[in-house]
Amino acid sequence: MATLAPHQAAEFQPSHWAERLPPERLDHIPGEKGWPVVGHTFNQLRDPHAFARRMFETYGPVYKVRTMGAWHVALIGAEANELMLFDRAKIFSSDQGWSPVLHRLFPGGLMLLDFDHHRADRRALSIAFKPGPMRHYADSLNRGISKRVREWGGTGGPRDMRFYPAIKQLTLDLAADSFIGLPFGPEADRINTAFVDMVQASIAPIRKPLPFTKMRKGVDGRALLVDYFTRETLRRRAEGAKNDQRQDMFSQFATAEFEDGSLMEVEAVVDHMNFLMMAAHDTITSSATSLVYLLAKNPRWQDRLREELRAITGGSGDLSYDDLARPELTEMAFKEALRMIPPVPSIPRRALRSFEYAGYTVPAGAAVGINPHLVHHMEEHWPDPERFDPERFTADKVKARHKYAWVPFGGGAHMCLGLHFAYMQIKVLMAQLLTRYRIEVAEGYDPDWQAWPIPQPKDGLAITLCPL
Ligand code: HEM
Repeated sequence: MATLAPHQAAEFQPSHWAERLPPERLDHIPGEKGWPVVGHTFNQLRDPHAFARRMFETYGPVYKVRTMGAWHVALIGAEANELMLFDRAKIFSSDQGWSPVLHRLFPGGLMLLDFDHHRADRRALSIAFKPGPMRHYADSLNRGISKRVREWGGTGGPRDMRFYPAIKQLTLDLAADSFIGLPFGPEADRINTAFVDMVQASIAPIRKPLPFTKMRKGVDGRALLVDYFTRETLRRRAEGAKNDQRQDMFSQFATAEFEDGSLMEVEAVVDHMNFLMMAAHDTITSSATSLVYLLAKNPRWQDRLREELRAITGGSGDLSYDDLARPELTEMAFKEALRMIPPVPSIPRRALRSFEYAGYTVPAGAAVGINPHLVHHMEEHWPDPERFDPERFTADKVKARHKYAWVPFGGGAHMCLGLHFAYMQIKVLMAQLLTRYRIEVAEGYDPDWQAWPIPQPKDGLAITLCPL
């Protein structure tokens, strides 16, 4: 069990993510340095899951590795997930964990705030996920998804398609509608392009905005979005009193209030909006793709979900807000897809104070991280872990398992703010898809997945939609 280590006067006290812990402070932690300069960066990028498993099997639940120019300490296990995510003793900074990747393009987002500041902003933003606005998003999701899903099927017989790019585009279009209140059209396209450029830049290997690089495009995309959201925040605030009909997420954010009734700074609204779109987009795209893939590979389960969704929607495929809790098998299947292929396979933090875990004292200043993907595949929690089995998520089985053995949405103070939105979009999508088509993949099809930072099938996922 983890405990806080006794305070040491000479602890390294990081106040900014760019300050480095002297490497000798980690001398007592087992692990590998890798190649000169690059460390294990390329080995880890080539196959992050195999790499993590080998390190865990070689060194145990606490190991260090040098990647991306710095030492990182991995904490493996359901207990480590609980320690870091629940963070009872406020040891871990999310800001200093995520900033190396996200600070340039997504500064000020919730994951880049800590403790009191984070709590106040998160509370204000939660207004956008209350039943009123959620009901509005449900309508817009049903509208947008049913139209596009019909188009995917065409007019004739079976239709081959690449699912990943199609759901990515649909998710972007839906976000413009429910997140910003923009109808499909040229303005939504302009915003979407700028946004996609930002997301691609956030994981680009060249981190400086040099001409013609992805980072340059991303920085330009950010400038466009900052300008747009700033103007729109002011406009929607001015309209607020007259027009309380606007239920899109951005209008909710623009008029969100702190506990004392004050409004957020305009810059903060803009940063939160940019960040939220990023947090929502590739995660939903990735998990919708893995669920479709797993259902195509497991037709018996696909039939069970279809039956359930037909009964609930009366065969129409429209899943109303009031019926969202009813498709229990669909929810279990989604949870199983999130277990097998979690969209956020690893989660970083920085230790602000030293702590103990599994017999090691990890010093203040260490860059630490948990590995949901590895824990989601541990035999001790998940017998036969490579088998798709939604029955793992019956109420009894969930109760019998370690609460932090399944953490696709994280946990504790930074737990995914949009998880109910994600469940909603996936259930509406499944209702529209499965009541219209049988989803098939070729015999023996086993696509290669890019595992990191957010999983996606390299070939876009080749499926066939067969009209029912
Ligand atoms: C299947 C889909 C999704 C998955 C797997 C997912 C996963 C996660 C995870 C693991 C975190 C926590 C990261 C950490 O602790 O460092 C997180 C945070 C967050 N997510 Fe999601 N997410 C999904 C969809 C969404 C959607 C649809 C939205 C918005 C509508 C959203 C908004 C956020 C926000 C704002 C945070 C930051 C919360 C905070 O720091 O307080 N996510 N998400």
